[in-house]
Amino acid sequence: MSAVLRGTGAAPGSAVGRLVAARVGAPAARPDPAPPTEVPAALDIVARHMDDLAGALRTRGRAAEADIVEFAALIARDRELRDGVARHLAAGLAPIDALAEAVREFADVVAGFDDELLAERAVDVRDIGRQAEALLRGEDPTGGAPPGGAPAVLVGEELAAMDLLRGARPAAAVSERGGPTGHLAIVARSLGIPLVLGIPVAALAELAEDLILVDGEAGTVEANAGAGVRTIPAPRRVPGGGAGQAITRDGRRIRVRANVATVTDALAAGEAGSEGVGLLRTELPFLTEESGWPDEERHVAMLAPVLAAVPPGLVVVRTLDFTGDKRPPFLRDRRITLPGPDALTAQLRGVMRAASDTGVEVALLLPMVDHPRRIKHVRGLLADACASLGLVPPPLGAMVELPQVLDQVDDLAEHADFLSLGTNDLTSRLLGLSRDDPRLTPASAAHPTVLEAIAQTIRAGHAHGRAVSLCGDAAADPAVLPHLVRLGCDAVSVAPTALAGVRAAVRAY
Ligand SMILES: C=C(OP(=O)(O)O)C(=O)O
Repeated sequence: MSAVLRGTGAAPGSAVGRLVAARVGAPAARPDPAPPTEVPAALDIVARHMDDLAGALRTRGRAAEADIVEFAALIARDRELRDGVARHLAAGLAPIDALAEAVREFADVVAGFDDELLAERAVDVRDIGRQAEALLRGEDPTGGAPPGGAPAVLVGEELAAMDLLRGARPAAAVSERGGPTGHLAIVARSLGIPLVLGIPVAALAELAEDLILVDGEAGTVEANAGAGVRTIPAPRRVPGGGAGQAITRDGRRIRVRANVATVTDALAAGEAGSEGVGLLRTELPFLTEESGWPDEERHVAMLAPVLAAVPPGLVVVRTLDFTGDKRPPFLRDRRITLPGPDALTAQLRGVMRAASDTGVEVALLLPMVDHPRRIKHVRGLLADACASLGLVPPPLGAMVELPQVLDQVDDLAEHADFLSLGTNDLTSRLLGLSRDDPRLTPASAAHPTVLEAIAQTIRAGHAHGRAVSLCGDAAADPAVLPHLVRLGCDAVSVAPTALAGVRAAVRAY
């Protein structure tokens, strides 16, 4: 008999495999001849594993994932965490207990950051703690392999993005905790690993012997999948989702573009038939930056390979957005995380040079715009940067993702060349839910408060003849997309894996 458990689908696709618990302290396959007995030594080993993993990911062209792992290595080396361990050891706790206490305290500090997205990194702190603890116990920190050589369905109470990156790639993943807009889900979608959230580990434990079918779209986990006729489904072809323009039945063209950050994403966007790029996130290569704002040469070096790989069409390049959990070490204790005029000019010049070198038509997009005067100010910087390079300034757009800008959205539309709704942040802020909160899903953007903000932005944009796009994950959600089309959204951008589905839905509207 087959049992079906229902959770929340957070990364599409489906796969069959056997359950493998992440980080439960499986006995080490080859016991280390000298397992660490001291906490700092265990943390050092974890940090070195992370360094190796990040290096391997970078060699495979997975820069965004490498950045996440490098950030985790920084957590393992963090002074505050280690000082906490020393304090608890000095107070007489045993090493494993001192580690657990220090991790709990450090994770609480991180979880309490005002910035809700940065608070998400508490997951990574706890993950580092679990790995170090496994090492201290002489266990394998990555968990074991599935029995019988079957593909692995990785399960855990609180999986971290890194669980998908280290060791063999799992066929699917199931996490009791975590939200569809958190890092775990973003990495799962980027790697094409089906992910279901919100299923209690205790319920899964009873299915340990079974073959499990994970459906990341339906949000279900089905036991005894091997008993029936099920096989691992082939990659899904979306009927009606083929490349080409997406035009509704009543003749409206909605541009459907990809969100990209890396060369791999850019190539995937091309394969999936994207019309250019709707959002190019530039901050990911700099997430481990310790020394300060990147200079112009580094911007050119990081951006040019991505631009060389994008599909034909306009590419919307967003300037550095180090808010939330995307905060590099050099900004760690600062409240203001947007670049000042010099740092911004370095990026504007870098983007324009990379675009000119690769012959790509770009538009620039400013994140976290809190007032129309930000656009006026940056337009001046952009004009100067372009004049000094002998180039024509590109269009300059504003992200609408901060609720406070909604009061000024008419003025904003007057001064920006286009508007882009960042519903990941906008929905989180309007509904008062952290981006890591399981209750916050892409479908949350269908909440009346968010829909009204979207409608207001589209009205303001159109009143000034500006195109309004939407680049949050909500655009790929079947509960939200029809609203966007109905409200007159001109363009949407989504993960490359979601392009075909979105085109099909627009064509069916
Ligand atoms: C696209 C967005 O930005 P981020 O890179 O923070 O997900 C958003 O907030 O919707």
